[in-house]
Amino acid sequence: MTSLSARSVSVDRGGRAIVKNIHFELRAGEALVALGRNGAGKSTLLRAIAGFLPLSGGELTHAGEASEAPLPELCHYVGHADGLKSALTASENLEFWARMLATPSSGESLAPSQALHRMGLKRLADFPVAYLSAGQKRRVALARLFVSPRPLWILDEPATALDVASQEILGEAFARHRASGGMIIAATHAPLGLIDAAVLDLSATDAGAIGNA
Ligand SMILES: Nc1ncnc2c1ncn2[C@@H]1O[C@H](COP(=O)(O)OP(=O)(O)OP(=O)(O)O)[C@@H](O)[C@H]1O
Repeated sequence: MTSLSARSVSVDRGGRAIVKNIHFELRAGEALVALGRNGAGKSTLLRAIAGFLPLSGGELTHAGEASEAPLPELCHYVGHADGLKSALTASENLEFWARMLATPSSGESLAPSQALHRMGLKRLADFPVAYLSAGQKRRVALARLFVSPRPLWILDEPATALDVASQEILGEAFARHRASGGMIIAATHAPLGLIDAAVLDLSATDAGAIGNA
């Protein structure tokens, strides 16, 4: 995928218009950061792009490699919930995600053990997830980004509970993904190190205002 365009995108929840008339254009290697107060609609927009919520208006279009594939198949989505099975080990969770997220997209793909190693979790690979701390669980959840190459990473508050070292690992992963032509859309209240990202501020207006970070 080499580009993603949002044109007049709107999303309703519970009968209310939450996201209204959003426009953005994202090209290979670029990042977009969604900002805004609690309840502004950041998670709603991200979930709609990932295919978990329908659009009530507008359209999302993508072009480039695998453009015939539906957008959700080209995305990694890591939301507020870690999406882990607590009775399974970190390794077993990653093996599940590697099978679940298998994709025809080209790009780097790590074995589950390598993905855990990259997130500094090698020592904990055989621990049941239930025994891990909040930050360690978050690192397992993020390790799924590496087990299957997907061009668009959609990340809702990805740095929540991460210590400084893990935030640095995440920053390196962002840089590597973008250098290989990947795209990132992230919602955050704290800096993510995506300093050259475009910013979509969902707080202020009905129409998402796009500018530079
Ligand atoms: N399942 C739902 N049904 C109805 N309304 C919902 C639902 N989920 C969220 N909302 C409403 O949508 C609005 C936007 O919520 P959303 O989670 O997208 O905000 P956010 O910008 O991500 O907030 P935060 O910074 O707190 O994570 C809120 O007013 C919320 O009450």
